[in-house]
Amino acid sequence: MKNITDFDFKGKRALIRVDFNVPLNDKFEITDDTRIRAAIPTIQYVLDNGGAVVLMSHLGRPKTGPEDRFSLQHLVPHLSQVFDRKVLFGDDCVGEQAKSLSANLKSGEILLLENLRFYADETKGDVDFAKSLAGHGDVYINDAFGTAHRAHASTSIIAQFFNEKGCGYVMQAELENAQKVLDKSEKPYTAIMGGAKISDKIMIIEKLLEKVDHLIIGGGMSYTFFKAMGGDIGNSLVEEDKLPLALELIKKAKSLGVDLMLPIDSVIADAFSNDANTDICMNNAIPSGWMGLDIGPQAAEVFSRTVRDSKTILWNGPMGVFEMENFANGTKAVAEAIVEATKNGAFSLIGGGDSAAAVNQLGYGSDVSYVSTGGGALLEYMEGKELPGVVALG
Ligand SMILES: Nc1ncnc2c1ncn2[C@@H]1O[C@H](COP(=O)(O)OP(=O)(O)O)[C@@H](O)[C@H]1O
Ligand SMILES: O=C(OP(=O)(O)O)[C@H](O)COP(=O)(O)O
Repeated sequence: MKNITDFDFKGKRALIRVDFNVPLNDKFEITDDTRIRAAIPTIQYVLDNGGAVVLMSHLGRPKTGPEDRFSLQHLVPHLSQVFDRKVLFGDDCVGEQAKSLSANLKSGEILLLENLRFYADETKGDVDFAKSLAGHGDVYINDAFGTAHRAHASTSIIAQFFNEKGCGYVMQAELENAQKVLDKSEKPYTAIMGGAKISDKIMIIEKLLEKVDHLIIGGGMSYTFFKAMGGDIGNSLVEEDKLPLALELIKKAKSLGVDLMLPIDSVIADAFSNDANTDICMNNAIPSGWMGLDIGPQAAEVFSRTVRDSKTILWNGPMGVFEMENFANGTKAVAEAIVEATKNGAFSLIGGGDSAAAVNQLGYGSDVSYVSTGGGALLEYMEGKELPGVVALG
């Protein structure tokens, strides 16, 4: 696979697929710009080497065409500031106005196209749509690692229309760091899984069991396991259809000799709010009307001890609703243990939008080995799956 330094951008337009799927607040301000900052070196390289840049991305999961809250226009002021120049905006990624802007783009200029997912053809991987997009550039660069597990028009199908195609710095660094863990995971190897996307992640647990020594399961996904074992979980997050799979995973861990660790206790609340009444409770006996929103102090202690003694650490998914101060302690404790282990020589890889946000919010972004811009993409890669966005560049 070629990378960005293999091309001469002088007088050419680089069409760069980035993952600018960033969180916005209700005023459409960016609350975490990690993915934008990550893409700077790739964009800057093209500009410094005499090229023009056309950026394309998705934002969120719009279902029915254009919607203001998913418009990439909201990112233009921030991008203009970051690159210290006016960033042009194509208000329809395949419309006449966008085509005219990209056709007349001069060296040193940046054009951002509107959300690709305003067209269902993007996620369908439509060939004609991909061909229209391809018209915006002379060289195709994919730097959207976070979306590389999707076989979409802009991430994979489009590549066939270019002789010159390759990856950007983000994609390259992500693959190298993930590969480090795949190739040489020094033991003890601990994977920590949490968060809320249970069905997205429960499948990877099975794969991870074949590689890790300890598998810590916290956050929203842990309650599915307790319920599967017959515990009372009150109103905690659960995916009923995954109960048999949870039991199977517990059995598989046992047979492989993997230490599958579930939180002993939880911080429970009587409402999904930072102002709710709270209590500490054993995890198999959560009263009805209450829900587990963070791992409890005992669990935090046990998990931290295991993490501190590990040499390879993979973390995806917070231990609780860390966005609310009263339920952030578990995530904080685990993050601190990861930082300590890293200081003692462990390799720590953190993935997932919310996990990365938690680490950055705590100020630990540079105290871990690598913070990935991908969640699902990283997990699929760690599972051993080929990523369509990478395959297309081959
Ligand atoms: N016990 C819990 N109950 C409900 N939501 C939870 C719980 N623990 C964590 N969460 C939520 O999970 C979300 C992150 O989940 P997820 O998207 O799976 O992680 P990531 O983005 O790191 O892959 C956070 O918004 C967090 O508030
Ligand atoms: O945020 C993303 O993935 P993530 O939630 O797994 O980190 C990517 O932008 C992919 O988005 P998608 O899961 O809507 O295809």
